[in-house]
Amino acid sequence: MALAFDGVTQRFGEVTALNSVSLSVEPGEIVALLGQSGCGKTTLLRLAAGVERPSAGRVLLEGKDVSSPESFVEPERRGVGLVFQDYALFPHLTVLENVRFGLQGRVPGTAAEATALRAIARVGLADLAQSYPHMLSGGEQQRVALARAVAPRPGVLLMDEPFSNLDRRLRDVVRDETAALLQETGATSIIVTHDPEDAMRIADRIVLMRAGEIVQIGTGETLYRQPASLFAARFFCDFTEVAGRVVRGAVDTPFGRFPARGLAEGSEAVACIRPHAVRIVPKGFCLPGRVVTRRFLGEVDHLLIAVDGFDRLLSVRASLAGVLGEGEDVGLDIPTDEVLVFPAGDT
Ligand SMILES: Nc1ncnc2c1ncn2[C@@H]1O[C@H](COP(=O)(O)OP(=O)(O)OP(=O)(O)O)[C@@H](O)[C@H]1O
Repeated sequence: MALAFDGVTQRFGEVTALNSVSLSVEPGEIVALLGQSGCGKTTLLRLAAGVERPSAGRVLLEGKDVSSPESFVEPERRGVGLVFQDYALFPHLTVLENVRFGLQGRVPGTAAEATALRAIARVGLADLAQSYPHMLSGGEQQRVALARAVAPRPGVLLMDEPFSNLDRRLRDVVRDETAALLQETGATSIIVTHDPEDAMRIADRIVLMRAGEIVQIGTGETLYRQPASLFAARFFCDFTEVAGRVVRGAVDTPFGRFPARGLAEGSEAVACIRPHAVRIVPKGFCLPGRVVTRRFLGEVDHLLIAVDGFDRLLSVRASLAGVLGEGEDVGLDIPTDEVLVFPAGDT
């Protein structure tokens, strides 16, 4: 493995930022650390970079112990590239000088210039090599930060919320470009993000964290389709949660009965109905509902639907080409295999 954390714990006074975290990242793999603010993502990244020393446990790079209480390799000797949320470009240096800076002490003078220019061209900024950071847009600054980090060809690239300062449209473009560049360079990469879409679009594997611990590790598809808990499920989808009791292996709800595998008979459970899993059918078929609000979102409509016996509204996304109006009666078809069921309180 390229990078591994072995039982890493990190305490800051009373706060346990990481609690015995173990994780192996394979060479060339892109891993996203995903979780809410304060769950320990950045601390894990800082331990890999060597700007923090663990309270307990080991960090291994290429199988070598670089950060245990007994041995420590300084950040600049780890061969690790860093990209920060605020890009951390030197304002008084040009784009070329910023990227060259990352090569100092690794590549001799003339070769450094050529290497830096190649990295700048690779991120599409050849024309801006002599510009200063304040003359660049946010997206361009992010590309410079990326070029600076990859130019020395680090074995491991660590990125902390690299897209969070970009607006949505630019974010999509820069994220896809970054994914392509990471694939091309083959660098083992760890990306910290709180955005599940970022994680799903860029990472081979996602590590979902909570309160200093790993909740689940898997591909985006696994985490989305087979979340280990209600907490994990909520992270990836804004579904309608419906409480009910388990009776003969299924949870009974106003929307129907949904299989509750492995849950105790008579226990309280939560069924999670994904907005796009619900099919709208003509009234008189399936479960009756009434459209309370309808918002046009472009490719799909977002509907809130009232259903007898449910005191909130069911959230549905469907492409209806404007045929449905508010107040209209409809039928609802909810395929049981699209509904996730968890024990109540499994958060
Ligand atoms: N140097 C420090 N001193 C004291 N507490 C710290 C320090 N660094 C982090 N913490 C605490 O450790 C916990 C984890 O912080 P960390 O920055 O790793 O979380 P995060 O998931 O990256 O959050 P964010 O997305 O907000 O950056 C938090 O409770 C934080 O307040």
